[in-house]
Amino acid sequence: MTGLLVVTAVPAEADAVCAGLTDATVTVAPVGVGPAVAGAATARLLALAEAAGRPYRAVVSAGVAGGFVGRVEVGDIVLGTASIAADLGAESPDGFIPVDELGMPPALLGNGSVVPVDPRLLAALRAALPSAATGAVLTVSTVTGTAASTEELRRRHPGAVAEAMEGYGVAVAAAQAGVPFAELRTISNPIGPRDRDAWRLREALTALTTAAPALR
Ligand SMILES: O=C(O)c1cccc(C(=O)CC[C@H]2O[C@@H](n3cnc4c(=O)[nH]cnc43)[C@H](O)[C@@H]2O)c1
Repeated sequence: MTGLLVVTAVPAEADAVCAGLTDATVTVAPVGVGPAVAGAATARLLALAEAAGRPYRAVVSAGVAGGFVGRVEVGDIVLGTASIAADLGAESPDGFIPVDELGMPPALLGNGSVVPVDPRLLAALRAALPSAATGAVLTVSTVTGTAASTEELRRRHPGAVAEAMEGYGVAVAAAQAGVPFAELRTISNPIGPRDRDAWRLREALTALTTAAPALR
């Protein structure tokens, strides 16, 4: 059994995690942006380790994220309680319908749109990061960038604290491999009308380094 696998979207996030790690058995891999590429890459890394006889004992999706204003602040550390595919479903004149409510046979839904994190892994991370905010982390393929879509997500997900683009894909890969999963994010920007100049990447990457010793 090898250690923990931490997957990030971009190399800058992986570097920030590595800068704070205290456990040499942790592997950090930047796997790309979005749930599809992150899920596929994570599945491959898990399968390769399993085939080599050194399976990972857990997977953490880590990186920066947008935060819901009033629920978290820029620079905060967030521990996900679940990863939710917030845009997986169908639009209708009456609003968005999650994939779980489209009437598909359950066998075709896989994990559905909500994948809870592993409770023991979350408890260990919470113990190591007692000041971290906790709540659901949404996974989106399109960064939210209007007031209307922000309000819609807030309404549909009152328990969500952040949105990012990989967690759900990584969670599905972990679930299908039977490996515990968690999501660790630091807030780089408020979710809302697009303003790239308001992103505080340096602050969020520093917070990622601060949080990294919890990954052990
Ligand atoms: O340009 C850089 O130096 C740089 C350094 C670190 C990260 C980046 C990114 O572009 C990160 C993309 C990554 O961030 C997540 N993210 C952050 N904010 C949001 C958001 O408001 N909505 C959705 N996703 C967000 C996401 O997981 C991206 O993959 C650049």
